[in-house]
Amino acid sequence: MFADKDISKFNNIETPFYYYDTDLLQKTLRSCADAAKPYHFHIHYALKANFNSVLLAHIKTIGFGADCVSAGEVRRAVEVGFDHKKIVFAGVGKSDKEINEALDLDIFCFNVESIQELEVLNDLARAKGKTAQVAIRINPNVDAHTHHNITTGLDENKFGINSWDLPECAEMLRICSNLEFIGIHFHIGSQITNLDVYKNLCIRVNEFSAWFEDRGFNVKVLNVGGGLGIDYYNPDHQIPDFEAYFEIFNNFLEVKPNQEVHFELGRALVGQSASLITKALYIKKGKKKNFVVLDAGMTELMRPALYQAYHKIENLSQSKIVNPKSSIVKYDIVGPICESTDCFGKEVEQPETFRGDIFAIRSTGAYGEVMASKYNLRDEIRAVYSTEM
Ligand SMILES: Cc1ncc(COP(=O)(O)O)c(C=O)c1O
Ligand SMILES: N[C@@H](CCCC[NH3+])C(=O)O
Repeated sequence: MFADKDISKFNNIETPFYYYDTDLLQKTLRSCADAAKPYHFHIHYALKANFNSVLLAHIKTIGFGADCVSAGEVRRAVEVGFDHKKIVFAGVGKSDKEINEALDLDIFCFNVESIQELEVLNDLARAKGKTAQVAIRINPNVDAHTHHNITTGLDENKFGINSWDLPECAEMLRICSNLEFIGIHFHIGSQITNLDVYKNLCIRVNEFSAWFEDRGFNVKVLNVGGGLGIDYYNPDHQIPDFEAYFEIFNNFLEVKPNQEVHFELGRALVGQSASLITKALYIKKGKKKNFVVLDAGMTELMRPALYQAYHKIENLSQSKIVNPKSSIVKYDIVGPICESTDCFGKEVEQPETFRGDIFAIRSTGAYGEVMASKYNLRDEIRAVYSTEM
């Protein structure tokens, strides 16, 4: 929900841009940290959701670690000031160059996703005279009940080591003298809203932890990944229920006194704290359809084109509060890009719209700015922060 003063300020800023509400970000981070504290859970922020340095500075200050998926993200986390001993590095395709860079930065842990990667990491660590700490990313075959494009923990997904390969993995760990096994890692998918899914994950984590312990491995870290979803339909219901989320892990994970539980949350921490602010360029009235053509498109926010993802769209200039007399029209809300999938919503009910109206595409703090592209040689998308306005 935007105040009238925000809307009049938006009118004076060149669109499109991502608008970050840093107060809301702080509240969300604090809520997560407070909910995790009683259980001594460790939180790593998943940079892939948004690596904007201003956001990262807030996240680092709260004391979270960083979950990275490229050397670029590891570097960014270190530059912003995350403690290198709180950085984890996952990814099915870490290149030798990336592994070497992370070894040089002495990160906390490599989440290893294949047996071959164990061998490569061991060789590269040996060449540097180092020992790398590793957690084995296991594919637990747990259905996350989310969009199939963002499910990661099923047998058909490319992520992690499958359960039937664990005996070979254990053998490799014994051979690799420049690796120190510290635990097991999971991540079953993103935008998970059915929390029961996490009970199933906990059961699998308990089984795999026992499997390694039975074979003489000391499982110090249980990393259960991230994936907690946000309510895209109610962007003003802004802070996810971190208490309910952590309570499930507290109730269903069997944690031994020497074990630590780690999380890698992305979307839930940053998703609601941004909106893409964009302007209506043209209104096209057709026989079958009415179109609003915005000055932002799939190049600025890719999620609707990529996953048919829903984002609430609000015409701030004609909202009921601003103009209580406006009539409701159904529009396809599209961008300027030369692709038919460049559409933010079809048949969306909006107040009658005029050229120059300011729109907010809500809940775009996660996987928004960072997934922007230069396709059509578009200008780089800018960011504006509530504290600057
Ligand atoms: C390994 C890993 N950890 C953490 C995350 C963060 O996910 P989310 O933003 O859904 O919390 C992802 C992305 O899905 C991931 O691939
Ligand atoms: N990029 C996705 C989520 C993928 C998470 C990374 N494994 C989204 O926009 O929802």
